Amino acid sequence: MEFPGVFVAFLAALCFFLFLILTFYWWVFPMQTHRKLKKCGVGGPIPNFPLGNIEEMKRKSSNNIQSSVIVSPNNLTHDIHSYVFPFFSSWQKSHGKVFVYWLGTEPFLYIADAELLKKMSTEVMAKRWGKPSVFRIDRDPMFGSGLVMVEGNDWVRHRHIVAPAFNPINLKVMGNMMVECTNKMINRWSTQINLGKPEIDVEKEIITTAGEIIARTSFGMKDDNARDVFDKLRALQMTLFKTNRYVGVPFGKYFNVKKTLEAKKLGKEIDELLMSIIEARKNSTTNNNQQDLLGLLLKENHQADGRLGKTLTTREVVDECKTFFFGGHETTALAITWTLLLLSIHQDWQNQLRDEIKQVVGNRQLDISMLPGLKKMKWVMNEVLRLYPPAPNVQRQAREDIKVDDLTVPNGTNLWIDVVAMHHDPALWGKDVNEFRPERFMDDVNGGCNHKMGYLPFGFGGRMCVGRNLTFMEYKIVLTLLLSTFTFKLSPTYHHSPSIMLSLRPSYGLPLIVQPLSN
Ligand code: HEM
Repeated sequence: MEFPGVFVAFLAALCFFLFLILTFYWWVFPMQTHRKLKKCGVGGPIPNFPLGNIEEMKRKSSNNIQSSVIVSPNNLTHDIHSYVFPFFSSWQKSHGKVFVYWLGTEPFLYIADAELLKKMSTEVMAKRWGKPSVFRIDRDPMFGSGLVMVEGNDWVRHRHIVAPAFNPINLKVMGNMMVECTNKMINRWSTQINLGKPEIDVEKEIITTAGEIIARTSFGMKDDNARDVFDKLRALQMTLFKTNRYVGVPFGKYFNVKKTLEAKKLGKEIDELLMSIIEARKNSTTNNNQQDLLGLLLKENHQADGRLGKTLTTREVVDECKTFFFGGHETTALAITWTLLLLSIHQDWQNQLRDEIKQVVGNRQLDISMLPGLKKMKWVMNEVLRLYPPAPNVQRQAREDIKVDDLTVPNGTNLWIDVVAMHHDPALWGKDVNEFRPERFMDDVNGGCNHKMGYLPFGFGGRMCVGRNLTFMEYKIVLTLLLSTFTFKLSPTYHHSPSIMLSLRPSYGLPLIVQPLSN
């Protein structure tokens, strides 16, 4: 069969036109942004099409993995930036604390400069910040249009309805759920110790417990549907983040079609399950006042309807539930995990916290009203979040040109704020920056950092973490119960190798030798 010449010419023109559009979209426009930043004096490594700087990042990371920081407890280092982000650390040496690097065809403005961040944050209101489109698309099965990803007026509407659910008075009722889940874990550990196996992978255990806590505090874990959601959400996270990623590379997700389809399928199943839980809750006459986050969210949603005429759709409530789960359980679990690592090395602090618990709680049953009295525990938490921030970076996308002194950040620029770098910067913290010294937070919420934007474990500005009160409460409850029951020592099998899998975690878990306190 022969095609008429006109048809072939039309097809060729169409292909050429498509090629032009893609070239502009993938390279010419992003390059324009890069050039504008370069004109303002911002340097950076040279990118290649279509991978940007990804190959170099992978190469630098694999060099590091080969020379993993496997050290004994006595000389374990907290100077982790060059280990977890070897590429950023190396580019900082050549290009300073602000430069451009590329994920595929997407340029990112890297920032580890607290002053620049402060100036930008003064220029831009929370609702005028965007989130990098590449991440919104990539993480859609996890967060959908939940609070982490929404922008503009939609963000204002979501935040208005979600935030009240996290106020300390509302959270109080969740304390008992946290105590129950932690006691379940404690019983498990006691059984294991009685069987003569005192070495416990504390990271794995705490992530499971924090997952149970968030599933229960988010959407009531006791029914089987919710348990199913919890298992699927965890599987989705593993599918998305345990594989090699080519985020920002055109068609990057098709490099691993199997995983992409798996994530899509899991995302759909989770949505359907959550949708049915929410509908059942809405229609139930007995469950409407259930005091979990879903109950509070539905209540706020209902009230907002009267006050402002602004509510969340069921679809949006589904996305918020997923956001609570992903945003809430692993970050908190890692804060507790890294704390147990540091307390197992610093026995003096382990004892100091135990003494404080004795003073504040004594032999009484732990009650939420006692938590504010655990002041040293708060310093320890702040110091752990400084040295090992579970959320190691914060991301934004400019939705307008942002002018700061001589620098113009063009509309559409992605920003990557390197929290680990700033938390380990001696220029901000002084010579003892890599030492564990909780007392630096004794009289100063900023821990003696010489710039208020140098300490960002929960982000900054109006988009700061909405769940931090829940974390403070869970952290103190879990740690109080654990320290009142056990002592912790680092196992000789521990390998210190912090790594990034969305959050900052110990690559090989955290094996600790756990003993009952009375021994
Ligand atoms: C140690 C625990 C936690 C850490 C380190 C952490 C860290 C962060 C960070 C860095 C951000 C980004 C802020 C920004 O863009 O400026 C964030 C946002 C957020 N977090 Fe957390 N988080 C924690 C716990 C939680 C919990 C328990 C929840 C909920 C159950 C939660 C829900 C969220 C949500 C919904 C946002 C988006 C807020 C917005 O954009 O308006 N987080 N968190």
